[in-house]
Amino acid sequence: MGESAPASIPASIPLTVSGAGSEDGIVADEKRNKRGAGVSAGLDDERPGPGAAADRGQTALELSGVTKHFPLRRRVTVALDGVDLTVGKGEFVSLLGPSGCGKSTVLRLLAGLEEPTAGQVRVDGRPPAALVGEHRLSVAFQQHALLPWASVAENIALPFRVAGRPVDRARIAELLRLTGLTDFAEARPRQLSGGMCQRAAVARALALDPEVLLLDEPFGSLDAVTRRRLNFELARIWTERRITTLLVTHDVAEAVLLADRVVVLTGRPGRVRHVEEVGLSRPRSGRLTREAAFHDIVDRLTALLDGDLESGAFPEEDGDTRSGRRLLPRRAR
Ligand SMILES: Nc1ncnc2c1ncn2[C@@H]1O[C@H](COP(=O)(O)OP(=O)(O)OP(=O)(O)O)[C@@H](O)[C@H]1O
Repeated sequence: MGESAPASIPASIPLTVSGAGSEDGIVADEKRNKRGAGVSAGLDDERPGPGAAADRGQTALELSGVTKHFPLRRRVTVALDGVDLTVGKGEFVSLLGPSGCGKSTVLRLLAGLEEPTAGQVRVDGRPPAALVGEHRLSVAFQQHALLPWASVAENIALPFRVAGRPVDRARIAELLRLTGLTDFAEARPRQLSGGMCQRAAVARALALDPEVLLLDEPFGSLDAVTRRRLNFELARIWTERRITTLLVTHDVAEAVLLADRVVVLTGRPGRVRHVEEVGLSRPRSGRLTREAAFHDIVDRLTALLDGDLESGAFPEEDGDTRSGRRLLPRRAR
């Protein structure tokens, strides 16, 4: 897995917004999202077993009419504008979009690290902080943030200590096995490769068996070959555990390889532009990535993102950064 700094590790996050791959589908998605794309609550511990379809009837994550403004001196950046998203229980959803479109902001809202300016964010029908406080939701960022002085096993055990729980050594051993790190349990992070650190960070995020896993570019710093290998490992782990997972990535192939659905945001301010139902069989393997069906989806999504770039929707040049006085909500002025 990626070198991510797990706050804790969430399970899987399905975004219950559906859509076709055509332009019409895109419009339909936007309309559907305007109406609110059914997210229902209910993260109990009955996860789908390996090979089972995700239970889209039960909503794990929900963004409803979410707008997020970031005040910056006298201006405001509109990061998200009226985003409606639902993620079903036991689903794996990837989030794609141009740089700066608000992908990480979506993830941070779901992790309770940011508050929406308007709209509602719910995890299991409650504010995200509730699940975070119960150690049922984990986040892994691009930087793994392993403790340099602690062994791999102790790093993976950290969430138990933070939660004030006795360390479950059998669970640590299971996670070491799951991530292929058994032989390196006593090694320090400096003695590991980048990919091994990423895997250790993911193992740590999974330590408390979270119900929701939020991954922000966990493999972003790795070379292509290592990244691809870790993608397959993540796919295998996910198939075994079926944690509701939301993955933020820039890599279209990675997004498709791992997800049940891929959600594409518009350039800033981010709105849901398109939802791609991946529909490829699991387990996902290297062979799958050589099949035409896989490439069709990757090509379609890549074209969608290229279109954003070509049409100037890439929003780094101030297009959505407006006068703070005009846009800031009254309470923020
Ligand atoms: N804490 C913050 N303060 C001010 N602006 C912020 C803050 N966090 C995010 N932003 C702005 O919100 C917008 C969306 O940022 P975000 O990191 O969510 O985008 P992203 O899609 O994840 O980008 P990238 O793909 O480049 O990582 C950006 O314009 C960013 O500058």
